[in-house]
Amino acid sequence: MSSVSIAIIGAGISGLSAAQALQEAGLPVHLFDKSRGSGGRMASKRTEAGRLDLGAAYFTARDRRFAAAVRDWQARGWASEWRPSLYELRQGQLGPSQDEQERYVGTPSMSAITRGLLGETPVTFGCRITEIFRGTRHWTLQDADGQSYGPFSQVVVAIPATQACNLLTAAPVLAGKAANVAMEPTWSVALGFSTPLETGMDGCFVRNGALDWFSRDRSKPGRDNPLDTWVMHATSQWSREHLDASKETVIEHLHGAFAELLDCPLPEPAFSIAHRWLYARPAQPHQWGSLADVDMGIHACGDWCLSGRVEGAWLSGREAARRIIEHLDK
Ligand SMILES: Cc1cc2nc3c(=O)[nH]c(=O)nc-3n(C[C@H](O)[C@H](O)[C@H](O)COP(=O)(O)OP(=O)(O)OC[C@H]3O[C@@H](n4cnc5c(N)ncnc54)[C@H](O)[C@@H]3O)c2cc1C
Ligand SMILES: NC(=O)C1=CC=CN([C@@H]2O[C@H](COP(=O)(O)OP(=O)(O)OC[C@H]3O[C@@H](n4cnc5c(N)ncnc54)[C@H](OP(=O)(O)O)[C@@H]3O)[C@@H](O)[C@H]2O)C1
Repeated sequence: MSSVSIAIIGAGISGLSAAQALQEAGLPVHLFDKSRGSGGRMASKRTEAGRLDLGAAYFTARDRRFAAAVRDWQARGWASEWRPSLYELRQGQLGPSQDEQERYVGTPSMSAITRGLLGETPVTFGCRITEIFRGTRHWTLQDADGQSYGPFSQVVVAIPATQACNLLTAAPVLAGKAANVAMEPTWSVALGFSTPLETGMDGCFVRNGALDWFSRDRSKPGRDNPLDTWVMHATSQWSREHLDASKETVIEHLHGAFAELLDCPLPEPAFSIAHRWLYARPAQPHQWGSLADVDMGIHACGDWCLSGRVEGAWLSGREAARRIIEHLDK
């Protein structure tokens, strides 16, 4: 087996899942991420109101391989089951909507899972990769500051489709597939209240107008934020229509929509924050697993290759790793 590392661009759950599987097979990897830390859309933001899950709110595990990984994360203290009191807006009325679905969250915040998976894996943060070149045998990466990294035996592009297509030019078939995947935006807002809201709701599927979903942070295990913080996600349509709105406007609008829905008085929030996810979710899910030109040694993975959720992203990273290992074993 080669001692030259495999480059993985993106330290979200798909890139880290690929990294873990490759390292378990004895293959050296090096991760690159444009952010200051791991997690991507599964990261939590450090704020004056504590760490807040402004991206993925929770995840489910329907695939047995992913369910086994989640059990391992639970045993390591990185994740716990979340049993929210769920509500739903139906025909204009809010009502309880409990179900038997098991849901999980990172503990004490969503970031714990990717921090745990990252462990001691070599990584370069704050590094936006802008180009990938193939020489006669190996790959070289270049970042936005013009710095080069390499050589690498293989490259795994584990970033949202819209961004991935720019890095996949060496493999036009892969670039073409990524270019055809539209990614929808999501505005996310958190509000923090000094006095806990007097409601029995922990999470609510709204899917109406501006609001898609909201949930109460302190109902998740391991949270000890000083304020009663609530995170709300706008619908894709509303987010698209308000893509360039100011954060203040978005907070005001989602705050208003939340206040209208609630079954209790809403005091003025002591804290508020908005985050715009430009590439939040694929418009249509695909069932590709991962994309690859195995002979060239270039792979793409992420939620857009499989289901548009945390589980799909993890499985997609695993699939990219499996195809690399299978090819090297030949
Ligand atoms: C608001 C919101 C709510 C969600 N809710 C849920 C939910 O409740 N349940 C669920 O299962 N899923 C949910 N999701 C989806 C889930 O978060 C994603 O499916 C999953 O986290 C995607 O992981 P990924 O590794 O494919 O991509 P990402 O998490 O996007 O990781 C990609 C990484 O690549 C980095 N990157 C990008 N471009 C470059 C570059 N050029 N160079 C270097 N680094 C780069 C980014 O910084 C990022 O860290 C939600 C997403 C959002 C935005
Ligand atoms: N906002 C974003 O950008 C998002 C990107 C990607 C995913 N997002 C949301 O993640 C949730 C995760 O989906 P999944 O893992 O399949 O979880 P489920 O809880 O099973 O929800 C799926 C889907 O089913 C409906 N639903 C589930 N349980 C209930 C319930 N008790 N009452 C009412 N409705 C329920 C609900 O929507 P439908 O339109 O399918 O009815 C859920 O969305 C998921 O919430 C994504 O939206 C956000």
